[in-house]
Amino acid sequence: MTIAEAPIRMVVRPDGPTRDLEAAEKAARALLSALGVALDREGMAESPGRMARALAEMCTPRPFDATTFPNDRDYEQLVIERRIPFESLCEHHMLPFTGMAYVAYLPGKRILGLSKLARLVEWFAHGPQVQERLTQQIADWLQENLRPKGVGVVLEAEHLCMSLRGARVDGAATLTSAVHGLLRDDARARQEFFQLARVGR
Ligand SMILES: Nc1nc2c(ncn2[C@@H]2O[C@H](COP(=O)(O)OP(=O)(O)OP(=O)(O)O)[C@@H](O)[C@H]2O)c(=O)[nH]1
Ligand SMILES: [Zn+2]
Repeated sequence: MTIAEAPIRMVVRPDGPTRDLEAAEKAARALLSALGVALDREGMAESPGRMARALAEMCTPRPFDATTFPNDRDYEQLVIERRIPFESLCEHHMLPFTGMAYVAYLPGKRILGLSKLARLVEWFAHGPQVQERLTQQIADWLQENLRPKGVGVVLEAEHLCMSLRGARVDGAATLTSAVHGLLRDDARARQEFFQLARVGR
């Protein structure tokens, strides 16, 4: 059964390994010690546990019901949710990348509860990611499950692994996009999407 027929309940990420917070805390302690960070101050005694729980939180998406409704008046223009804030973890350095998502679809038989676009972004953002894959996963999920006439997704993000260290390009923005259906094949629909999305403004 697809979302086009009924709301579905999304459950934990199928490829996610089981997590072991005790082992994670031990490993965080070992990592900090190996880096020469002294943990014998009162303020840091509990830090390995906090570090483990914080990372676990950032790797655990919240399940949600992707509620849909019939498109009973045949609404046939774009639905766009602009400037959805998101946080993810760059899978190369495990440092955050954060930014804004712009998600749009051209409705078919059903429309999606608006908040679900934001929840969908959060769902795929949680856990180690690269921005390109994250962008495509959001677009692919909508196309495959909602079966709209088109989908457009743009992500604009700053990668801390590029701004706080390494290349040190503070403020540089990475933009990625994914389009499906009419937003891929029809130049006017695509242009309208990018015009209405007003990325960066
Ligand atoms: N394509 C892509 N690359 C990313 C993303 N996040 C981080 N990276 C890049 O992953 C690359 C990893 O390169 P490496 O040379 O193995 O790592 P590094 O020595 O830490 O590289 P520097 O960051 O240049 O110091 C870097 O160029 C990062 O900027 C992402 O979402 N997509
Ligand atoms: Zn990185």
